[in-house]
Amino acid sequence: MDKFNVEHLDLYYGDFKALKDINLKLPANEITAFIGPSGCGKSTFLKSLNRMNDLVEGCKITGKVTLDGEDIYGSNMDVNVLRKKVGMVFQKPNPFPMSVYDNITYGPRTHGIHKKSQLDEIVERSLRGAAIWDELKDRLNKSALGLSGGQQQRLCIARALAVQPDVILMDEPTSALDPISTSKIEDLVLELKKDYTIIMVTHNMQQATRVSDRTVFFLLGEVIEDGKTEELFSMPRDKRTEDYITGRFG
Ligand SMILES: Nc1ncnc2c1ncn2[C@@H]1O[C@H](COP(=O)(O)OP(=O)(O)OP(=O)(O)O)[C@@H](O)[C@H]1O
Repeated sequence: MDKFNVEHLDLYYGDFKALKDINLKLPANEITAFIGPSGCGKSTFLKSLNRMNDLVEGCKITGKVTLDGEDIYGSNMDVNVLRKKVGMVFQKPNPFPMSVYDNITYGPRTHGIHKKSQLDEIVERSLRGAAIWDELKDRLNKSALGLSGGQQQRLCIARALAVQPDVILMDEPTSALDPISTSKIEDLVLELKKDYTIIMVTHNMQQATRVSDRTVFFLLGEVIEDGKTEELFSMPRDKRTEDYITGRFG
């Protein structure tokens, strides 16, 4: 089943057309990787899936994006509900300057959960979900800013899990991390696939081959090729994909 269906999506920043006629189906409970040279529109596309681009002045969108069949740009869509369903993890770990516990409970409290026992349960479930409970269970009241970069990123993943999303968007989630932390996040992403749909931008093509089921290659705001990761990397259909993955340009 497809989680997202994107049809004829165009996105403008003022007069600049950053996304051009994007047509994609993103399957549920799979990991889709987005690759492509810097500035080709990967992050812009990711942010069009939870309407983060609404926050950018002068940004205009045409076309249709549905999530579970519902038009996310339709007049009935509640953006807060959408962003609860479609969580996001950024390139640079960005814990809030507060305790581990408060980071995780921030979202649930915003959504009206205030009972201590419920919040405690969410904290444990989310930290376990992000494979960091054992490391942090005795540090719940310590500042999140004192954690290592890798721990901070897993905390940010736990924070995204705390509001029980369906989809997790990840924008280069390991590019600021060392190889050991990167490998832990990759293992975690593979584990999360059982319960979530994951859409991940990565500059690291080995990472795309290690974790993703499907890969989409973007160039200059367009989708050039989209397919099973194994096939796209072993038998690219488009010469531009082949040039990119073999390092001949980009
Ligand atoms: N807020 C904005 N206002 C105007 N132009 C923007 C804005 N955000 C991005 N752009 C432009 O849109 C294009 C796509 O940018 P985007 O960040 O989506 O690319 P990307 O493929 O994610 O790049 P990178 O891999 O370097 O992160 C670029 O030309 C960029 O300069």
